[in-house]
Amino acid sequence: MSAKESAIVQFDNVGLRYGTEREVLSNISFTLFPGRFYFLTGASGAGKTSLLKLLYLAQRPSRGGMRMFGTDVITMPRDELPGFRRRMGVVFQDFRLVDHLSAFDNVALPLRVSGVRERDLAGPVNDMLDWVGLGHRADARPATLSGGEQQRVAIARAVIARPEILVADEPTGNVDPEMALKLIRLFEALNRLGTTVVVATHDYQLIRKVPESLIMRLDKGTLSDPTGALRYPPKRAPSGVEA
Ligand SMILES: Nc1ncnc2c1ncn2[C@@H]1O[C@H](COP(=O)(O)OP(=O)(O)OP(=O)(O)O)[C@@H](O)[C@H]1O
Repeated sequence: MSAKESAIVQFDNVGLRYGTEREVLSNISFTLFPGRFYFLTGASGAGKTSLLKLLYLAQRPSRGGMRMFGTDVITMPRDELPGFRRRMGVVFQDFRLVDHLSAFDNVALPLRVSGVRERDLAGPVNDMLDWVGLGHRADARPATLSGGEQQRVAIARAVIARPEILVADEPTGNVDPEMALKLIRLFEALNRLGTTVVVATHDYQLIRKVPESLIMRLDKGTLSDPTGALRYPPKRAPSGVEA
């Protein structure tokens, strides 16, 4: 099998500009391989959120090619987008929980969308809420939860359906270091089950907790490759890398 065939995501010379501004991402080329754990890092404003928006298909690039799950997503008909999104779990920087639904119902959403029967929901949803330390807040609406609690509901919702790829934008930005480590362990557990994980963060303490991770670094809209993440076959991160 060639590298191209086994890739889960492939960006080829992608550029992004908002409106008529200069490009915020330039010449972005990379390949993500199934089952790997990637960190996307870089200074504030470097373009991490913009790159993730391209990845979870919320934003079209201004130029370049993108393939996901073996399909050209630039030329793909728009009505195929929802099917693609169901194969991804996304933790948004601003959480995007559904205001009028409880924590339980927010977490249950991806399972309901994929047709899981009501009687089969409660077990996995409650287990997941317990894992993120929110079993006692299952009935709470997002507005009554703290920022860190909302973030944990958002993470539980993103991982519950075991997506093929998990894309998380600063998923530990609002929690204490102990909870941050727990959440990264949750991502690792999902990764061991086969999910490709992409986490944007500037927290190097966190990156060091996942020694087998691969690092992509954005610097003013262009990518560099401190751990060989962008080469094939990808190399294991040398320990103590400060990208
Ligand atoms: N909707 C938008 N319209 C215009 N410019 C934007 C928009 N979103 C982001 N930008 C610009 O794109 C650049 C990259 O922003 P982005 O949010 O992708 O960076 P980031 O690395 O995620 O930053 P942070 O770590 O602070 O979240 C910045 O200069 C930002 O001002």
